[in-house]
Amino acid sequence: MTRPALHARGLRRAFGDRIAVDDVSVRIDPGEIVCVLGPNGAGKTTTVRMCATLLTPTAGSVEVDGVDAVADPRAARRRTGLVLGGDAGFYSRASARKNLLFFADVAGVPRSERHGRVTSALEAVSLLDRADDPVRAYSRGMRQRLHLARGLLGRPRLLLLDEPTSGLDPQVAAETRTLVRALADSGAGVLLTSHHMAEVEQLADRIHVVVGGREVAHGSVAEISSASGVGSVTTFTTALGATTLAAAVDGLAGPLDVTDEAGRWRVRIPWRGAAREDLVRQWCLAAGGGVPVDLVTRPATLEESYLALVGASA
Ligand SMILES: Nc1ncnc2c1ncn2[C@@H]1O[C@H](COP(=O)(O)OP(=O)(O)OP(=O)(O)O)[C@@H](O)[C@H]1O
Repeated sequence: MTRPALHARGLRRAFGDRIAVDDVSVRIDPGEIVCVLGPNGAGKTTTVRMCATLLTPTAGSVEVDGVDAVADPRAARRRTGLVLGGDAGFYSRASARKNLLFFADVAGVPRSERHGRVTSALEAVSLLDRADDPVRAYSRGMRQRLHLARGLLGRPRLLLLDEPTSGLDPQVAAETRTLVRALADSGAGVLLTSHHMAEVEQLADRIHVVVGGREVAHGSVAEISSASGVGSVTTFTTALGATTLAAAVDGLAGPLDVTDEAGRWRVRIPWRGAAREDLVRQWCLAAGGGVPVDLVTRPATLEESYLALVGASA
């Protein structure tokens, strides 16, 4: 059996009498990207910090590449690249290369390998041509990539990325996602937090949804959708007011979403079980509105499933 890059079991963390994380378990195999999703204050960063040995769990265990991270945090850290991002974290007057040479020392990279590792980390994030510029001359996106380069210096088995594309423009964010996928493909296990649903849908092999410190669902996008109870979604446009439609689909769908589009109504129905387009057509005919316009049924997006899960747990 493959040795997991990360195996966290039954993680719990209390701050005083407040429980920030309660019984969260995450396994990541080499090459996998696992995402922790949850509203503000759900416990995502606390989970990442426990996996990074920056916080000791109140209960539970963390193994990084087979090393017990609670008993031997130094050995676990040598196998982990932590990317917290943000504008801070570098010496702004020093060049990117000098910064990374310093952090390579901190990460315990052997002296003979420091220059090679720094060059390959800068190359991986496409910053080699700006390596000798001072960090203060870097844009936000370049700094974010430099954070990633710093996380790569120790050739980690596990990469922990806390909101890696937060604040980046769409093009740089897309490049960062491509880089994260490439890092996983080269054998690292990746744990990432993000509030960007399309990003999670694109990158994550598995997702853990955490609300109020507790896991409420985990699995693939399809498994999260089925756990949320929103299997599929039907949308259509009608000239009718949709007030009686809710009664027609009562018990079969979650709350309808009805928006006024210049005198016509755009309706969205999140089905709990199988989609019932037949009921929608019957209702339109019975209410005197003829056939529904632009009637489409599609699988629920991750965002729709997530909102249903978070709403149900609130
Ligand atoms: N050092 C601390 N001392 C006391 N409470 C803390 C500490 N760190 C986190 N918390 C609390 O733990 C809970 C979880 O916080 P955490 O930062 O893990 O959430 P999060 O899911 O990362 O949120 P966000 O999406 O806003 O970053 C919150 O209620 C927070 O106030």
